[in-house]
Amino acid sequence: MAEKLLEIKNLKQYFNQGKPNEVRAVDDISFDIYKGETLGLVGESGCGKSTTGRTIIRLYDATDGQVIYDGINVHDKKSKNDLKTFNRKMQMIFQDPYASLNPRMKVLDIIAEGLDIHGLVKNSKERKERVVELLETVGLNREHADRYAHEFSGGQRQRLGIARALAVNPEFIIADEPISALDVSIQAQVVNLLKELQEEKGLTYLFIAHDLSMVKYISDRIGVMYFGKLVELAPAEDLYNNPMHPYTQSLLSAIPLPDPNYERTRVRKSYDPTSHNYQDGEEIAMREVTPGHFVYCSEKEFATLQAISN
Ligand SMILES: Nc1ncnc2c1ncn2[C@@H]1O[C@H](COP(=O)(O)OP(=O)(O)OP(=O)(O)O)[C@@H](O)[C@H]1O
Repeated sequence: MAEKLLEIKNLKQYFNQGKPNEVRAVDDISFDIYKGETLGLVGESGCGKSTTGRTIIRLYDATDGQVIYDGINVHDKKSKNDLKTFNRKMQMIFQDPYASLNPRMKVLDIIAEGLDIHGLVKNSKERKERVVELLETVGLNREHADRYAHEFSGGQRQRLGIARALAVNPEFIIADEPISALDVSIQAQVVNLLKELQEEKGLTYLFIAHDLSMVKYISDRIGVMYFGKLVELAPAEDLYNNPMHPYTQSLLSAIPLPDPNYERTRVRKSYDPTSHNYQDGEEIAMREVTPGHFVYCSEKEFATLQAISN
């Protein structure tokens, strides 16, 4: 079994906590990511995917819970001395490559920023050569170093975003909807580039997206989020062939979710998806129904799902 690289334990991210406009963007989720794998995270707009990624990488302080990366408890003040390492090892690629690239800086300086921050180059010659190497890695070239981000197409900008992330030799990349803003043909190029880089450099990815087919293509395992909860987590093929949570089923069949009280499946008569509560008050949690296939369900449903699956 591959080594566990990232552990998310009971992570919560509430905005405006305790106020009438409180949003439980991430509501007590737990999962692990293993070295070298790609975990896809899907779910409809507003379900908490980006907030999960942003909290993992410490753009937000966690409301509660733990993010443990390679032994570093990243939201714990006691880990202060290890955060520089964490900040280098974990990088993020954003949905809108243009908004995330400073329009006033040349590509050379955008990509070299991380090299400078982490003291990874000795002089300007080495700095330029490293940037050129990175540009070539993502399918661009030396001439591009002296241009500005607005001079590039959407796909090229995303390549710049990837080059910037790679500059500091990361181990783990959170790709937050990296292809959503791109044309379909360009989406495939960027996904293939990410796959190649993973093989070459042994990277680990958290790949956040709406598009299920692309997520299936790139991911080893897929997690499904719904109203801030992780409702299902399974190997990609297994999730597609045997979705067990009604929300995953509705996503895969492209059928809109029915009224919360609708009896969607035999095993979920009492589930209220808007409150994440069972009307009969049963405790619900992520339970492993078949090896590696986790479903957010009650004890009673768990038994039924297991019986159906065997
Ligand atoms: N800074 C913030 N302050 C208050 N609420 C926020 C903030 N950021 C996100 N939210 C809310 O948290 C919830 C989750 O948002 P998030 O962006 O994580 O969802 P998402 O699944 O990534 O959506 P999308 O696919 O549209 O990017 C939403 O209800 C959103 O409005």
